[in-house]
Amino acid sequence: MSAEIIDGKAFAAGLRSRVGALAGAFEKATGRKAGLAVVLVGEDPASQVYVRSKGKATLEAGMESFEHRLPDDTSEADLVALVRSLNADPAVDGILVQLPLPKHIDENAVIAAIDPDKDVDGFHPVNAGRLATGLHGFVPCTPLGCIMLLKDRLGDLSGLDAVVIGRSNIVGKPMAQLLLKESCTVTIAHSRTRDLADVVRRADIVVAAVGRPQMIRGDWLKPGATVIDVGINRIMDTETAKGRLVGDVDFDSAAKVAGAITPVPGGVGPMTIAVLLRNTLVAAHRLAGVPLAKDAI
Ligand SMILES: Nc1nc2c(c(=O)[nH]1)N[C@@H](CN(C=O)c1ccc(C(=O)N[C@@H](CCC(=O)O)C(=O)O)cc1)CN2
Repeated sequence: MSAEIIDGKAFAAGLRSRVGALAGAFEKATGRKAGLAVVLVGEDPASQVYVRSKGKATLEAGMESFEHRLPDDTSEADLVALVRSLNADPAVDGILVQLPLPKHIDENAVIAAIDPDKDVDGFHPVNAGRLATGLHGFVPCTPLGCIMLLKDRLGDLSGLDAVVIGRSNIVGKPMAQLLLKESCTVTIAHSRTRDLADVVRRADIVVAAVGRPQMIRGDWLKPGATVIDVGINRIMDTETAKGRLVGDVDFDSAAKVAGAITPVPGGVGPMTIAVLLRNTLVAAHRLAGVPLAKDAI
């Protein structure tokens, strides 16, 4: 068997263009553009790339981009003060603080300072609580992107067995909540799970978000399973002696057994930024009191 490759890059491009069209309609209706503020502290090279991509994608979608780059030694108090000023800024609909933050800053304190109604990352505890209790709120971009890819491929997910490997607040936990909302039977596995291969083998849907390169192998999978690989790990290729990106799934062996699989790169990654634009547009509509059709995006 050879798995279908789930093209996240193409799906994300479609979503971005739908958001762009709706952002134009928002501007016509309100006389202003939806706005996203992105805050970067320090000079982590990967974070710099992601922040640049977010700014570019925001402008391409016809929204306003506000970028705040702060030095590595910025204090937590100064960062929180910036977040509070963005909370109060009517031109800003969405606020995102790029993670990870330098070690001397408490990420939870910074996230807690963001107005939950501008928290387009969906990381604020209020939004986590809304997701857990079925209320409207913002859902973290990567898991929401995974659900979009799954529903596009499988349609109704109801009754399927899903295993999420990883229990982070940013991916694993919200991913499990979203699968539960779709009426899947959900197992959250993690580094202490016993007989992980046996747990994974029961699953119709496997979401790998464990942060260990190529850990999940083809012989762990149920034949025909749909595999969503959230991992982005840079490894050294021994043959070419060059760095390359791999997921948490061993793609070559998994693709022989799975029914469908996301590649790395080009799978889940591009969905993160597309969903961020979607969440920003939703935030803008809510803050402006302009209704957006339920399934518009
Ligand atoms: N505040 C946040 N911080 C971080 C988030 C987040 O959602 N909010 N997620 C990640 C980083 N991230 C966005 O911020 C992100 C990661 C990966 C990609 C992506 O498109 N990856 C490509 C490969 C890119 C490459 O070549 O390096 C892919 O998988 O195809 C986009 C965004 C941590 N921080």
